[in-house]
Amino acid sequence: MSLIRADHVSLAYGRQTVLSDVSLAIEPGEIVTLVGPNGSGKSSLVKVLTGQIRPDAGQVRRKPELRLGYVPQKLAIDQSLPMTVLRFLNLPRRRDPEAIRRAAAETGIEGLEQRQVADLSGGQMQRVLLARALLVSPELLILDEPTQGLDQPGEAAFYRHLERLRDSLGCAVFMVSHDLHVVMSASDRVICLNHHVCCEGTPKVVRDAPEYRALFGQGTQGALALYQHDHDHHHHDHEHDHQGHDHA
Ligand SMILES: Nc1ncnc2c1ncn2[C@@H]1O[C@H](COP(=O)(O)OP(=O)(O)OP(=O)(O)O)[C@@H](O)[C@H]1O
Repeated sequence: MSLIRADHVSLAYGRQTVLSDVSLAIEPGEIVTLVGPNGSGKSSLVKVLTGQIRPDAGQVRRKPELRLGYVPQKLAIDQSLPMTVLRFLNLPRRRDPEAIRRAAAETGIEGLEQRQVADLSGGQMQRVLLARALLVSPELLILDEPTQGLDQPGEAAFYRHLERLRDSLGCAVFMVSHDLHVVMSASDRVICLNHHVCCEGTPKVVRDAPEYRALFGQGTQGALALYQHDHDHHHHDHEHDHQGHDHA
């Protein structure tokens, strides 16, 4: 059973159609990336999937009792308020200290617990947000542009980290990005959105699709080279599994 699926979802803000007949499904354990130009509806689709916005048409179905970890694009709290990392991790409710210790170890933020959230670097903040999402023991992690503000080495490292988490926790990952090539390489499946789903499939299938090339051309190469250079472990072979993926 899919962890989450959207069936024929449409959404408009006033007269502006942002999502048009979008259908997709996320299966257990897979890493799926949503790419698309600025303003193509990626964040809106994430908000529909996480239940923050109701679509005008179509529906979203989740596996019953789905444990969903969400990493937002930006922190929705006032950064000028004094707050330690530890206190932030205990919001909106107090967590088991052992679970916090584990999430901190998994994301490499041990030692930052007493630091002020406002003083963290971009990369540290991303890890703290990820740690908080892991506290629910997610079956599905949804991340909206998780590497915004990171440099290319930071970005490549973050994606590798997500892959390791997927391997160790067995969770599925659905993330939004517009830094194409690097994120695509870390994905089992890529969905290209431009208000509607233009094309989808393995990274290779999407990279070669005329619809994708029309939107992005050749994209950025630098981060990809960096990622491949450092990428020395073996991928699960999901390629074959998803070739004929059925979204009906
Ligand atoms: N709450 C809102 N009210 C009105 N218009 C909105 C709202 N949220 C988003 N939009 C508009 O909807 C369109 C899609 O926005 P969305 O944030 O979903 O795109 P995106 O693909 O995530 O963009 P980006 O890559 O720039 O983050 C944009 O034109 C945006 O201005």
